[in-house]
Amino acid sequence: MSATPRPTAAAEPAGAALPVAPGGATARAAWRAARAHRGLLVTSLLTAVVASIGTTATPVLLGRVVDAVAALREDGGAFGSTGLVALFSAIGAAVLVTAVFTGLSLRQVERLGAVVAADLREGCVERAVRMEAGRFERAGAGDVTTRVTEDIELFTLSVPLLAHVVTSLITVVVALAGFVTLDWRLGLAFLVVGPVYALGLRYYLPKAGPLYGAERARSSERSRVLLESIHGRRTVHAYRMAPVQSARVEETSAAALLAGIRAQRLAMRFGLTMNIAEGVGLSGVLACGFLLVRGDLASVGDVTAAALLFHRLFGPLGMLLMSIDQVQRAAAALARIVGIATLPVPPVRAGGATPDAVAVRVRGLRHAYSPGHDVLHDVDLDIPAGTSLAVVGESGAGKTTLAAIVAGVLPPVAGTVELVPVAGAAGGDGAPIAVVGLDPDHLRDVVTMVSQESHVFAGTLRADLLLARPAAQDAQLVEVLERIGAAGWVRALPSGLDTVVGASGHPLTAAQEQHLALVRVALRDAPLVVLDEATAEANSSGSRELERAAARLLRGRTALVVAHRLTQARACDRIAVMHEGVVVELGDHDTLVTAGGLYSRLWAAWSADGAGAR
Ligand SMILES: Nc1ncnc2c1ncn2[C@@H]1O[C@H](COP(=O)(O)OP(=O)(O)OP(=O)(O)O)[C@@H](O)[C@H]1O
Repeated sequence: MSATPRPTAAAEPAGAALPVAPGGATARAAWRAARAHRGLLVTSLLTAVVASIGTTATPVLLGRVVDAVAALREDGGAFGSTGLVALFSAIGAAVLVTAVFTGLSLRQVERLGAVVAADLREGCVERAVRMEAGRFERAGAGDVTTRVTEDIELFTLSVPLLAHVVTSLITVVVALAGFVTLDWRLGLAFLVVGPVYALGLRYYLPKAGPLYGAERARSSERSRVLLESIHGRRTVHAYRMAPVQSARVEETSAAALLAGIRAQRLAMRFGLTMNIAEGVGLSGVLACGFLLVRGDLASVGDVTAAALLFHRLFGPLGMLLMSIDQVQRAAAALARIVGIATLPVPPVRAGGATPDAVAVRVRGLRHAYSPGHDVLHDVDLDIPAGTSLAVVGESGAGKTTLAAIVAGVLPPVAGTVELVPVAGAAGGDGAPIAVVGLDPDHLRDVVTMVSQESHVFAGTLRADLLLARPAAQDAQLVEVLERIGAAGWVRALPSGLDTVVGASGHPLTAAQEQHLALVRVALRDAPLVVLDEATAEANSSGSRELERAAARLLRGRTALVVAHRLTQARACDRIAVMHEGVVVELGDHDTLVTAGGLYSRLWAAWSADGAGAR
């Protein structure tokens, strides 16, 4: 695969290919995920309702105490001390119920939130991993990475807050009902806060969504540019793009920071509106209460209860309104997660058993990354079972595209790729296997692809190799390491197979990482192997070592090899020469060199360039 930037891909706006779910779809996805845990959902709601009833009952009962004390003074205690004891007992019970059920409901709602977040996270990561390669490239790794890391983290961290929001919402609804049971006019007085809140929300909400959306988008953009700079560091150095790239990082970071400050400033202004609303609301309730008591329409106890209830509501109301911004942020993150989690899964055909040996039959293959710009034109190819075919050609000729389609990771615009089992081969039912649209699990059994960018996962070297064949014993690992020529340097590692490699582990050279990728292919032992410049990422001695490893791996195996290094092409049974999406020459090395066509010119240039030394 080329390290040069792809013009078409770069011209597309980042993230264009990945959808963000609309509000309704996001809410439905969250609700579906919650409903999947019905028991937890029901207990969460029930405990929250009981806790809210307890919260509302306490001020109402305290109002009754005020009335009882007033009556004690006025009519000499008709209500009696027994009544007071009963009231205080009821208050005690209400306080206890509130305390116990608030704790319970928060725990239940948080647990529900955590499992819902986990389900959505798994759905998102699974879909991201299985995403069609072309879509992934168009979207840019940065956008996908931000969604499966930052967005998921933001949403997961918001779960405790969301639990408080849900319980606060239930408390507000139950408390409003409590107001109405006291005196509907007190309920109305309370509602004077409505216009103040409404004005505040009217100012805040239309600005908040776009501001938080912009904040997420800027942060996504910053990740994209950072990732691009890190992954494309060789290109950046080669083209002396460091100052340009640094300026882009600076620019996107500044834009992300500015978007964050704007969002915070808005939240502070909104907080001020809330304080005003609380003052206005309490004054409204007390003024209305004063008039009602003076007109003998309500008792002092009712007004006290209403004022206390309103005071009780400050907390949940404030929590609801102040967290609108964070809820919006969580919702924006969730919309992006759901956007990936609900990506349509391309239909797959279930695969059968895996044959031991296959030939490859490619017919009428066409591909275009953008409509009307074909990069492969009706390619026909055959790779007989147990032989290797090298694909060579100038940069942009279509080699990687062909390899990706044959490996089943890129669906073509037209044409077929079939794996034809060898007559009498063990495994399989003898029927050709069409690669395009094959179930990914079965695809992994029949084709293994290695590109230039191989990855070593964090963990022991043994664990890294076992990814390819989980049941393999050490003896088998060592046998394959010997066969592929990696046993020497693996033995020389500080703890051999137990050496921890990958991020923050024992550093491996680029050639060693590629070597391990080839060992994993051998362990996987799929009937078809596709190598896309899998030996290119190394210095010259490393490349020779890798070429020898690849030659050992490919012996007797059906393989398609994209080769920049023509010595590797020479080692293959046949060579297909590509030019502008067409196979223009096909044959073995000697035939093509003597034919005097494009390959012979490429070979001459390669040889003149000191190929012998490489
Ligand atoms: N993801 C993509 N989006 C748009 N165009 C692409 C994409 N990948 C490749 N192309 C274009 O398709 C054509 C074939 O590219 P491809 O990578 O298959 O060629 P190649 O022969 O492997 O080149 P190289 O040796 O440089 O890797 C080129 O014009 C390239 O710019």
